[in-house]
Amino acid sequence: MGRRGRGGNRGGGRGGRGRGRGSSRGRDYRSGPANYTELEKKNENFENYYNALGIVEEEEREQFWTALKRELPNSFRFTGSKGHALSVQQRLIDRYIPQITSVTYEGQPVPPPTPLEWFPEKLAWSMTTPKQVVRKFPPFASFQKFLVSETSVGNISRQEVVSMIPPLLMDIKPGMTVLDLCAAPGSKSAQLIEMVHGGEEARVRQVLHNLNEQQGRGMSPDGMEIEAEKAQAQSEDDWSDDGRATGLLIANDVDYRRAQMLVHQVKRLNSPNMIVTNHDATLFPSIKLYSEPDQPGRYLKFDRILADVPCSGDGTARKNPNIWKDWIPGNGLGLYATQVRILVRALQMLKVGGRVVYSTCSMNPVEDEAVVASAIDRCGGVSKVKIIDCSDTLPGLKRKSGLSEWKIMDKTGRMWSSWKEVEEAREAQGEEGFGRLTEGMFPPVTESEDERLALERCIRVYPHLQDTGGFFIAVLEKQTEIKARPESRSKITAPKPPVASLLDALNAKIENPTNGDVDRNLHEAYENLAPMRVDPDNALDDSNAPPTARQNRANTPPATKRPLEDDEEDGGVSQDSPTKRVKTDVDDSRMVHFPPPPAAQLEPEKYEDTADEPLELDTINGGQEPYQPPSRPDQPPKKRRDQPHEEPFKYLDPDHEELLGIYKFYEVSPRFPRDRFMVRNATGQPVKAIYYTSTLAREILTQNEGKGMKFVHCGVKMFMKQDAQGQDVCRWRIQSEGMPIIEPWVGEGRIVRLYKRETLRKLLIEMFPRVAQDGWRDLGEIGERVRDIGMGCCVLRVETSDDEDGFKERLVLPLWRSISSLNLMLPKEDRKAMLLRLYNDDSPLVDNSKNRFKQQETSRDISRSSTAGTPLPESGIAEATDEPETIIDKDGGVVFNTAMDSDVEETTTGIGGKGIGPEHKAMEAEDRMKADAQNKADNTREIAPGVTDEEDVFNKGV
Ligand SMILES: C[S@@+](CC[C@H](N)C(=O)[O-])C[C@H]1O[C@@H](n2cnc3c(N)ncnc32)[C@H](O)[C@@H]1O
Repeated sequence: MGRRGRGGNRGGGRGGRGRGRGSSRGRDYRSGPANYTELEKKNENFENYYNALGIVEEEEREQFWTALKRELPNSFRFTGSKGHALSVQQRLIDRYIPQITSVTYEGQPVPPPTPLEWFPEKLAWSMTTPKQVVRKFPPFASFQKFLVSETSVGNISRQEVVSMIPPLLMDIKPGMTVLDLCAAPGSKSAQLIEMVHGGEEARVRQVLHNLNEQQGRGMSPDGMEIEAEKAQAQSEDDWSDDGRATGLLIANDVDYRRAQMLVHQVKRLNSPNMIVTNHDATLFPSIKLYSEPDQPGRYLKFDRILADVPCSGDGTARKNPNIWKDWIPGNGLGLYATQVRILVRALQMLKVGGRVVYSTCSMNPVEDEAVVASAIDRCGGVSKVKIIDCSDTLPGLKRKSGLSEWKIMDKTGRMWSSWKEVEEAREAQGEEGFGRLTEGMFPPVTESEDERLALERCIRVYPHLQDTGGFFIAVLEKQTEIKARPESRSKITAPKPPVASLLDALNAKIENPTNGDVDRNLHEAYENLAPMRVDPDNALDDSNAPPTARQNRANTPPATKRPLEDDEEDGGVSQDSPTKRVKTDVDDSRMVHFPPPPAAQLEPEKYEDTADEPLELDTINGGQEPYQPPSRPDQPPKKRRDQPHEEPFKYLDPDHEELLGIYKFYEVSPRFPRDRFMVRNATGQPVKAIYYTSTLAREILTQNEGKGMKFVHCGVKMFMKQDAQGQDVCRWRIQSEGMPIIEPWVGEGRIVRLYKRETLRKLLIEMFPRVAQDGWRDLGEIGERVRDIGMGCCVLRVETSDDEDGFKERLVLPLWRSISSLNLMLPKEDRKAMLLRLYNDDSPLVDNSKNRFKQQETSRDISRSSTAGTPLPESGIAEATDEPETIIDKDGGVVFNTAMDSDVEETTTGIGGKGIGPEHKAMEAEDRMKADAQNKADNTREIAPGVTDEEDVFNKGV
């Protein structure tokens, strides 16, 4: 409804009117901020090229260009497990949509966000009201608060609408192995990992329910919910690991800094089934799997691969107005060869029957259909790889067919219809000036119907169809094993000119090193040697590229790599071969991936790192990184400032005493696997954090350790070392990230159940409510239980019920019981977001421990035994400040210093509440000051050079 209203405002006349200018009647809000609209949106070559191509019919042309010049709507997606995402979405529908619908801005009704009809469960939304209006206009204040708080805790993800399409076409099923080759900054990876975990929650609960029934125990989890979830759980097919997801996502990016951004994004998803790597996708190494000693090596193949490749990005002109200024035909031409290489590599690593989804945000057929056609051609044609018809998928998504015919504009703006035309011109004029045009860029000429590629099955999304950016997607299916033809025998690179011309140019350079013409000739001669090398110009020549393209291809490794075709022809050089190249292809028949060998589960000792020989890194990074010897258990690797350093991933012995202690304290079911815990330090000992990964992730990390794979991230932080008082208190608390994974398997001895909304509300607002003395009485239904439960970390289960004061959605939260108080171990942001979502309450938080701490400071003569009765100020509670989150519980003698939870562990610096005497108080005060300073530093630490972690609102405190 709102969309139609808006549409009426759109016809003509926008583009010049900024905010505050002209009449408000009939204006489109998105004429928006001056800095956007005032950039001139004109580029003759850009417009001429796509008009000449006829990418849209004549009658739609104006709408197409008008839409491309208009500011892009904002869009977002509800994330997480389906049940959770739906419940957060319901808040939007029930509370905020009615509010927004009643708002008028400059006399016009404000169009509310609308769901995308074609998105599953309608969990994605789009809104045309500009961000700055939502941010600043008072009637939007509470909606804005909702968006900010849910985004900060990861329940909402801002993502461009078209960018949501590729993962939806991948048809990911439980248990699949998925690779995202060009993944940073990670919005599609986030979608993919949700799919890898599809149905997991319901399955695990079903398994537990069955177990409990078998053992004649009470219903936990709730029988009511189980019934509701049964149908969903049964339709899924991944029960092999007690319902836990067994699939895997490897998210990769060539640019280390961007790979770190990717880690930052995906870490929030708390998936043990994900690995982040840092490789050039054109040479993505084959990943070794476990094989019996006398058996041939086994390598991972993928069920699904996303190749969301670097591209010139002209489909993003609505949010990157510089495209209008910077668009030149060479942008697309320069990326074509790299794009083909990435797609061919993807097809090589795919299982037979598997899918590669290839996508770009460019509308240029050279980067789209030509790449698809060239890659299929190199892999042996349509009998090997076919384009899938997805016209029935995502009904409601408006789209256009892929192009079967197109022309190419060269860097001078001249149009070419066919390769023949280029060859004729080259014959007439000589080699000069045709460096970038190659045969593969032109529409394929097929001789028979059997060879037809059906390029029309590719999907083109244009801005005017549903008010989005421009996008291209092709879904490819591998029919049989393939042996990709060497690039030198394909149509991808330009014909090879005489090597002599390069020698001449080199000699001229020696004689005349500073002459610009000589440089240009040398460059041209070098460029024309393209078939012999990985083309650095395509990857690295950013001089003419628009910012999006530059960003896209940042850090693509240089040309000093081996030619790709070596491995493709001979089946690859093994990681174990004397030359120690990272293997990029192997005999297809040896490629399996799942299930992991039973031995992997039963004999974890076989997973010890055995490879500590030197590795010739130059074969994987073009010699850019200096050689670094692999780590030895007794010798932590030296950190170097000028290069990425990753701590090793070391799995713990399942019978490690710390693990045994944890299992005992939390009464963890023996069915919960004990061989998937790892630490990130060279000693392999649990010092500060213990991470959990899936079995397949473990297999990959261990089998490829020291073999040249660049792993950047894996694992969910499950337990954190915690100073605590009391002999029997486990020093490892459950970290909130790991809670959903382990919680179902924790024994009753460490569980506190909560049913009433008011009880939780109190726990969310108040930090450290008192339990000792009679304090427990104020805690209502959970009072007696928390009074009696032993000190340390426990699990708060918020159960559902039909009561008026009951919960409709189940929640599980970590809780800490100290000597005399209690605390939910949640970051403040999470508390605030939950208060807002569950209670529409934005009350300030109150920190009773700070209040008590102040009381103690001013009453030094009050003895330990009497502190329990220390009166609160008149209000009874002290308001929490926004100070850093190191919290000292005076009564419990426990310090949660989670702001120091860096991802990679060092030696622990836990600051403990050591006692109660005056000296200890002084020490604690000093500790607190130190920790505050440390927190300040940590809160803005760089997660990669130039990327600060300020946005990471997670793990900053409990
Ligand atoms: C279009 S962006 C990917 C966007 C991402 N899929 C998302 O949804 O957030 C392209 C990415 O490819 C990366 N890239 C460029 N060349 C690459 C290569 N040769 N191998 C792997 N990644 C590459 C860039 O660093 C960039 O992050």
